[in-house]
Amino acid sequence: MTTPSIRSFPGDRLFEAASARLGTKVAVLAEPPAGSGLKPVYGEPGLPGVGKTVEMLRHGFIAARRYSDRHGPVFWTNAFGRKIVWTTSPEAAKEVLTTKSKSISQAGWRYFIEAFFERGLMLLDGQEHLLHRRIMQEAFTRPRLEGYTEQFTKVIDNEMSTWPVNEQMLLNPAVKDLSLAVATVVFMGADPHQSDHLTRAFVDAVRGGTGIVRVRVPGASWLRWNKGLAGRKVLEEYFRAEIGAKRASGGDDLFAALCHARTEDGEEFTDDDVVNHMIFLMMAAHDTTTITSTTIAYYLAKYPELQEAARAESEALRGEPITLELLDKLEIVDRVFMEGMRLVAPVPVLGREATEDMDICGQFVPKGTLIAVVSDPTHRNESIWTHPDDFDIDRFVAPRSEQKGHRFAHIPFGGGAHKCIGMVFGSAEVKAIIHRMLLNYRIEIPADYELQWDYTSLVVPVDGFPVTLRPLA
Ligand code: HEM
Repeated sequence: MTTPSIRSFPGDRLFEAASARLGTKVAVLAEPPAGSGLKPVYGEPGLPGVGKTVEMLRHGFIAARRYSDRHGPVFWTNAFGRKIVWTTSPEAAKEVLTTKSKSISQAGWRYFIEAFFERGLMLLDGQEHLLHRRIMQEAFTRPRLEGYTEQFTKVIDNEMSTWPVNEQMLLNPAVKDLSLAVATVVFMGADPHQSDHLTRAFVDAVRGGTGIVRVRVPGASWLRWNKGLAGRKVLEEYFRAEIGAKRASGGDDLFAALCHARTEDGEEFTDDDVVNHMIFLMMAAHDTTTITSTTIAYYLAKYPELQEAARAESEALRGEPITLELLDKLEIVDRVFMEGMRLVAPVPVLGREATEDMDICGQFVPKGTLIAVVSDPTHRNESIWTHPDDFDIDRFVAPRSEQKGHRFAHIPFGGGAHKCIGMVFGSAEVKAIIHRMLLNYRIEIPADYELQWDYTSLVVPVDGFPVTLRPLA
């Protein structure tokens, strides 16, 4: 018997039928101020109490597309205990992500994950965010990135050598473990064989944010929320205990880089900043790279000819050390990477909050509304992408270059002031994993296999993505 979850619980069909009928009367989020010339945002409140939470969790961007078809690319529903405005077009994404006014803040993210990732870079606003980002940039310079690449290549080789061959294995959990090992070595500068407690603490902290009970319940140590808080505490204690030594000795891991990051004007992080940023960075890097690697491996397995073509590119570079320059030469892998993230955005929703009355594309959004920029409908916008639901890596090649149809047409790494600071790092890690897989194995799946994604907390394959790896001579 499967454990009940939001994806599958007793009576779920009945619940969905009720939710499709109740709370669907079209309503205005708020009347625009008289004389403003703004239009209202239309939407549906959903069921009393829960709003559209269950539907959004169960059907993710497909539900967002459905509402978008009914109410336009800026619509609203109740969900997660708040009124939420959802945006589904590149134009709306651009307005929300690049607004320079003080009317939008990261409180949309803080609402969901602050308890475990307080004062992480993505949760900061305005001038403070700019300052912290400027300092953190010092940990992502080209020489630093080359150093990280050298380190994670070793971790990838070690981890991959333990993967079973010629039998079915679950690729997603294997890549997740690999990415945890990368976090331990390259981020924390710790020994992966003596860090089980840190890995567990980190996993608990990440899972904490997806708990349904969202407060600490005394005595309930098994509760996701409580475990998450306990995990955060373990990580804080670890980083605090190590920080003095890191500041004194340096090193080429990310922890050392943050300890020594200093702008030209002499700005640097306090100990508290380093602890908070490290915990957030590990979270930001971990599931995103896991999901993206799984997605690419899936499409390469699904299209064996494409896999062979990608392998030929990797073979031409066999024996050469993995560097950023080498990874840039993997042109087919790069296009599969772009197309994979278009179809399966690892961060499907970007959270914001209106901190004062504002508008999105001329529609009135009152202060206090949560804003969710949903990437997938933008990535499948028919005015930009031809046959948007098809997997087609040639769409990125001139003269088609469909990604250039709008600056915010392809936003797997976000855009504007909070655009992913780890984009080069994450892309390099994923491509290094795929390069090594292509050189070591033929990735096989049954011809009729279709990967199903679960969007209820983070994006994960429902079945862990079973594959068979055939070793290459
Ligand atoms: C394929 C891998 C990755 C994807 C798809 C991804 C995606 C994203 C997205 C969409 C955002 C913007 C969120 C928003 O605007 O609300 C973001 C921000 C961020 N990412 Fe990534 N990320 C990836 C890998 C990484 C890695 C490897 C790191 C660290 C080494 C990282 C660190 C961050 C940080 C610190 C932010 C916040 C930036 C800021 O607020 O200024 N990410 N990421």
